[in-house]
Amino acid sequence: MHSSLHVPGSPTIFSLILICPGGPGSGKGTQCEKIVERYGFTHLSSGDLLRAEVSSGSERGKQLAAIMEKGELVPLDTILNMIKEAMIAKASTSKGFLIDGYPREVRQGEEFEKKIGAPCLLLYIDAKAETMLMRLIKRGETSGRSDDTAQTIKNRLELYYKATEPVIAYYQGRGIVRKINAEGSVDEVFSQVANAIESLQ
Ligand SMILES: Nc1ncnc2c1ncn2[C@@H]1O[C@H](COP(=O)(O)OP(=O)(O)O)[C@@H](O)[C@H]1O
Ligand SMILES: Nc1ncnc2c1ncn2[C@H]1C[C@H](O)[C@@H](COP(=O)(O)OP(=O)(O)O)O1
Ligand SMILES: [Mg+2]
Repeated sequence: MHSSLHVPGSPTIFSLILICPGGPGSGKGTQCEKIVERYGFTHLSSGDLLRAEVSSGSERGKQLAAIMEKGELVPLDTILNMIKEAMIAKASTSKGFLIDGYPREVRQGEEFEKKIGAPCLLLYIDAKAETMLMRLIKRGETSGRSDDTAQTIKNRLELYYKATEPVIAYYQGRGIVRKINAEGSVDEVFSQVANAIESLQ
């Protein structure tokens, strides 16, 4: 496995960084849980960090909740700083970071590299729009998430195709993107994920 990666000029040294972009409902969180189980990476979900801030009842949390329930992106600096603080807090004991749900637009990717470091693998969890829609509606039955409602799901899918899918092209040229077909069962998807991670060794 890679030794610690240091991007020149980045303020701190982190061990390897894997990022896991994909549409809403593609299965990022589900796959990340299985990756943590098998490889012990530190999983940081941008959405979970935001929801923790919302449930803290802070003023900032209230503002974030209003944005998220519309399916819009929260301010770049907010989510980037939350991820950076979480990484620094875990840097000394982490085997490597698995960043879930970030970047969601190209400039987030650019800022991440300026302020944190360069990813070494991009696990692009790719599912069809109708599959994501179906999974989100089903998740909405139990998640209690204010952004798993029909209108917000529609907004989030539109935003994904407009802002997030271009992120894949941004990294494509570096040969670090592994496209994972997320249409099958959880285990079928995970076997592709495991192959991609083991190709790093
Ligand atoms: N391969 C899969 N097949 C069927 N359902 C899945 C699969 N992966 C995830 N799900 C379900 O779809 C919903 C979205 O999965 P989740 O991991 O939360 O995706 P994301 O984090 O990308 O939004 C969840 O209810 C999850 O249980
Ligand atoms: N990188 C990011 N930039 C801006 N907003 C983000 C973000 N990551 C998450 N959010 C906000 C907008 C998302 O619709 C919401 C939920 O994110 P999430 O939990 O990653 O969604 P999902 O797991 O359904 O893909 O939080
Ligand atoms: Mg998720």
